[in-house]
Amino acid sequence: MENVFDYEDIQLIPAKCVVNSRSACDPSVKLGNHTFKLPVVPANMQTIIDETIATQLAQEGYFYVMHRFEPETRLSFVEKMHAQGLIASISVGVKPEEYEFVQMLATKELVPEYITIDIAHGHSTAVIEMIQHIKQHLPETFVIAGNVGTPEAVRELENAGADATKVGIGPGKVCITKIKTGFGTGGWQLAALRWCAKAASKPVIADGGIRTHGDIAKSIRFGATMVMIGSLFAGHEESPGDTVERDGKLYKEYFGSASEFQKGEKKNVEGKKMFVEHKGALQDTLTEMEQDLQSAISYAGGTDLDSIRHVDYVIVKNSIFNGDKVY
Ligand SMILES: NC(=O)C1=CN([C@@H]2O[C@H](COP(=O)(O)OP(=O)(O)OC[C@H]3O[C@@H](n4cnc5c(N)ncnc54)[C@H](OP(=O)(O)O)[C@@H]3O)[C@@H](O)[C@H]2O)C=CC1
Ligand SMILES: Nc1nc2c(ncn2[C@@H]2O[C@H](COP(=O)(O)O)[C@@H](O)[C@H]2O)c(=O)[nH]1
Repeated sequence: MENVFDYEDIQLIPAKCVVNSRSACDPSVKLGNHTFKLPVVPANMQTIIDETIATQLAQEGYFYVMHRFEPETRLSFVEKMHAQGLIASISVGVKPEEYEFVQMLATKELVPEYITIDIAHGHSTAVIEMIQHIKQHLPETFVIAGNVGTPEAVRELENAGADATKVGIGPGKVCITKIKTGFGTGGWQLAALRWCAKAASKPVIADGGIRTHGDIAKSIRFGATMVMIGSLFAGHEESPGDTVERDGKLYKEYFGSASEFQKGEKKNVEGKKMFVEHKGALQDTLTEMEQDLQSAISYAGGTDLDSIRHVDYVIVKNSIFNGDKVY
């Protein structure tokens, strides 16, 4: 692999503007049979999304993926979303009970529009078999499979029937996989995304490592159809993590799905807990992301996300912040 870089190492190069207002730029994206307002989805983690947030996002036209950590609620969740005329987008694992769950959805004719197979090491027979199982019982469901970090993995999961793959092993803010195992795309997630996206024939979702809104545009440039984000969504009023006060300042809890806090035991721990600054309403962040992406599209010299895919870039090797803080 030549040219290894990450988000901080890249700057996109502006092209001639063709709009008179950033509001003329359209950051919407199609995934499967639906079009969403932004190419952004909050991570399917317990401190990032719950049923209330999922409903709010679906009602407002944003993509969402419900987490899989309260498995007994998933069936009624799909029913509730469909009763409101909203898309149902859920997560599954690969253990035997998950096979029964998929079968039960099919028996009850409850067909989620999206199912995400949410596993740390997605390049595995376990995931391939789960893709095939879902496709056999719920052929209309759009299947997102992950996580992976190589072109071989993308091809194998696509060949097994996945409609999209999710790229990112270990770049997450609360991830300790890279430290505990020595493996992953941490530190070179953007280059790994490019490597994987070149091999992909279906959409790729870049997952983890997004620290600024500009990183969303960079992900699009390097082949992502959408990005999954945890830490930037952890600090909102609505975020499900506990709120704590320290020295008069409010923080929200954010923990990894493979952390001791999620698992309830110290076994195969590959995630940690942290506290992020409280930052107001979720909708404010979504609106700011939309404006920043509209601006990015204008710098790309186009009117939609596709224009970002073709811009030139330079590798500046960690120098873009020049010692400055992000905000
Ligand atoms: N994107 C990322 O970088 C990472 C994300 N995570 C998140 O943490 C959560 C838990 O993930 P995960 O542990 O996969 O889910 P589960 O705990 O549900 O494990 C799924 C199954 O895969 C097995 N398994 C897990 N890891 C491996 C591995 N490296 N090799 C072989 N088998 C494995 C497990 O068995 P057993 O436990 O006995 O090995 C279990 O049978 C998920 O939400 C995942 O997205 C976790 C780590 C990295
Ligand atoms: N290695 C681990 N990765 C995890 C864990 N829980 C979640 N994740 C991944 O992180 C992203 C979010 O990343 P962020 O940089 O935006 O905060 C999430 O979507 C998962 O793929 C974990 O315990 N260990």
